[in-house]
Amino acid sequence: MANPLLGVRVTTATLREVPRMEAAAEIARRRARELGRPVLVSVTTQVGLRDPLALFARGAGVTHNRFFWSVPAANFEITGLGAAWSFTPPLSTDRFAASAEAWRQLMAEAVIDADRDLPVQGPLAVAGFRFDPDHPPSELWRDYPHALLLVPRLLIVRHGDVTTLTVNGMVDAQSSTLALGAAAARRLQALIGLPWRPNRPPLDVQVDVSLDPDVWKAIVADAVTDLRAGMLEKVVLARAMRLRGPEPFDTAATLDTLRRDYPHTFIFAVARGGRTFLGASPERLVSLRNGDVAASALAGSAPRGKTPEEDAALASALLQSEKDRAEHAFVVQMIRAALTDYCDAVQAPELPTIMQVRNVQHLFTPITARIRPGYDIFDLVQRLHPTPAVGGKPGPAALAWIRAREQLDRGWYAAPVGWVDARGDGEFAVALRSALIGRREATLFAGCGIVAASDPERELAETRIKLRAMLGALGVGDEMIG
Ligand SMILES: C=C(O[C@@H]1C=C(C(=O)O)C=C[C@H]1O)C(=O)O
Ligand SMILES: [Mg+2]
Repeated sequence: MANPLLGVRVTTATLREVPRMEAAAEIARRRARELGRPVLVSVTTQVGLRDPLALFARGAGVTHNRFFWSVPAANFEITGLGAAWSFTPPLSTDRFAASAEAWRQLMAEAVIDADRDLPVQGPLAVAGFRFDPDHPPSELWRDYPHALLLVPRLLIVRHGDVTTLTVNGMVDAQSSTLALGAAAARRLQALIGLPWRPNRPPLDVQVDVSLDPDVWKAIVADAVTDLRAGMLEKVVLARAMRLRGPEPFDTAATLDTLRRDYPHTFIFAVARGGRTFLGASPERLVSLRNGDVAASALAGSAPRGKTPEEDAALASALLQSEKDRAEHAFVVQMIRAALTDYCDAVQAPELPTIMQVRNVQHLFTPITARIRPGYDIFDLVQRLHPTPAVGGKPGPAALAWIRAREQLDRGWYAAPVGWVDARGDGEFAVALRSALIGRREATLFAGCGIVAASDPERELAETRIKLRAMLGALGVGDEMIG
């Protein structure tokens, strides 16, 4: 029965779990005393909550650290609020190996009280990375470090009809274990009480400053010259577009639109400081579940048709386009080779198929494998990032070209973003079709795979198509795209 004071089942359930939290925290306190360092305590309980996005929205006034993840096709959503623990390795280290090690140690010492059958195990960590740790960071991305692992204080995971709430906290030898459960219940009570109705996007958003499209085309033309000279085989070049709104952008409403209009993408949001990096990426970098690895090659693009006939004609032209098939093949080859280093049974179909989302269609090749013992998801991310879908070929030369010529701090754009759980299972998307949103301004990103056969004008048009997803969700019509 609903607690009349709190009026919401989730909070009643949480209150009932307070003794469980206190018991777990007491074990953690003893462990912390023995180890001489704080220990993570994490308690998961089922709750009757339907929409994790509502808690993401309501959390805005409560914490600067918020995370949202939605895979509509898998009926799977996560909201994370606050930060119980976070980790950024020193710049000089291998950021993926250091993250793996920090996560392994935190999990080895953690006190976890969760049902083993739940789809996601206990205290997952949100994970994000800069595209290029060697590119000097700009002010825009100041709150998005080269690597970040973060365990939210409150975690809401919905898989189908089952929703769980996980309360996480760091406990040291002096912690009052009584405080932990009660504080979590209080925090939730406050969140549940706040209303949320998505705002419609503002109508007169201004396209503010962005790199002059002619300058961008000139950079693409230079790349084509170098590609034709054989210095590179492929390089992915991106550009940014700045928007200014008459009133603050509503990031939760934007996510709500994206999950409705782009059900076959990975919808993500990482809010830090006063900004939110969010997007709807059609591209999975890698997922790991019970040893099963899934990756995807996505490269080669065409617009959607206005009629079913035009749509099918564009799809079949894309399947036959030598230029797009070349862009795509580099990605398949590289992912196959990367996975072969750490996996068995690497499998991919011979030929790409078409993946369609609302604004664009792509050549798509799914790749599966079995991870070998001794490797983890961070190994896979390190080996895969950046694929030639966002970097190029050869990888190091393409990265150097991008760093020297692109005139853009990509920040977390085109980089791995996702989560890892206590078992080491997890999922990473390539953070494409994305924007970094401040209060009244937003910076949108889109790029294209440039190959020897590329035409700068057509590549510019391709970035416009890719920008459309975020522009639409932010309330900007096609006619305003410069
Ligand atoms: C770089 C982006 O997308 C990548 C480039 C593609 C292409 O050039 O055809 C297609 C999908 C992605 O691999 C982006 O969306 O910003
Ligand atoms: Mg392309």
